Amino acid sequence: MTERIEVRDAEVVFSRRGVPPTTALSGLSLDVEAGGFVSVVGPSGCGKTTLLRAIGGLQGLTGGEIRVGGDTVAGPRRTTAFMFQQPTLLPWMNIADNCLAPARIHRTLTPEYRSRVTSLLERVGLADFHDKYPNELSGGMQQRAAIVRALGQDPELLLLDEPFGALDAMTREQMNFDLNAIWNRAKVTTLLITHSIPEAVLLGQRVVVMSSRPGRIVDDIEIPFGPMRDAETMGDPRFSQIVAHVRGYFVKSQNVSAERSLAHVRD
Ligand SMILES: Nc1ncnc2c1ncn2[C@@H]1O[C@H](COP(=O)(O)OP(=O)(O)OP(=O)(O)O)[C@@H](O)[C@H]1O
Repeated sequence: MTERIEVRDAEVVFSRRGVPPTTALSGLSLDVEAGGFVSVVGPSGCGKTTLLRAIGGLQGLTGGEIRVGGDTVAGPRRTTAFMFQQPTLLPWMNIADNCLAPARIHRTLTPEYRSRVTSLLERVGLADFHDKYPNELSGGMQQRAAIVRALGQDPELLLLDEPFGALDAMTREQMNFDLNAIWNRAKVTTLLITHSIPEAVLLGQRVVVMSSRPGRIVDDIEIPFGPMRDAETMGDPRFSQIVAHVRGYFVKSQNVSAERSLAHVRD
C-alpha cells in the first residue's frame, strides 16, 4: 500500500539563541495522492529540503500538520525511504550488502527482501556488480545502487532530494528513465526535489513551484503526459512550453531581487 501525503499549513522556524530566527516554511499546504509522483522546484534556500525532511519525520514542525497515510508524522517511519545527492553507500560493504543493510538494521531481512534486491539490481544493470565495493563503481552506478537500497525496502513513500545532482548530463538522463520505469512498476508515492526544471517536468505527474523563503507554493502544474516517460516526451512541444512556464517564475524572482537591490541602492 502506498501512502497519501497531506501537508496542512506547515511552518518551520529555526531558532537559536543570539541568532535571528529563520522561517524556512510558512503556511505551506500540499497534497500528494497515493502512488503519485510530484516534483518540487524552487529557488535555492526556499525550504525544499526542510519540507522533504519534515514529511520524512526528520524535521519537526513549529506549526501546522503533516499526515502520511492518514497518520500525523511524529518522527521517522520505516515505510519511508530517502535518497540524497550523494549515494551514501558504506565503503566497507559490497553492493549487495549495502542494499540489504536497511533490512539488517531493522531485522526485516527475508528471502522475499533478498529476491527483491536481486531483481532490482538486475533491473538497473548491476547484477554483475553485487560483490563489488562502492569505490569500484562509477558515480552513476553507485546512485543506481542507492535506488536499489531505497526500493528494496518496499517503501510506501520515496523522498528524493536532488538524487542525480552530482551526475553528468548523460548519466542523469538515463537515471531519469530508470527511475520512471521503476516508479511505473512500484507505483510508490514519490516526492522529488530537483534544481533541474526539465527533470522535474520529465518525471513528475505534477510539478510544484515554491516561492523564495519562506517557502510557499506558487504554482502546481498537472503534467499532461502519461505515466511512461522517455526521450519522445522531451521532444513533445508541450514539454518545452511547460519548462519555459516554470522557468518564468525564476526569471521573475531574479528580477524582483534585482529590483529590491536597486531600490536599496536608491534609498
Ligand atoms: N538546521 C537548520 N538551522 C538553521 N537554519 C536552517 C537549518 N536548516 C535549514 N535552514 C535554513 O532554512 C532555509 C531553507 O533551507 P533548505 O535547505 O530547506 O532550502 P532548499 O530550498 O533545500 O535549498 P537548496 O536548494 O539550496 O538545497 C535556509 O535559509 C537555510 O539556511
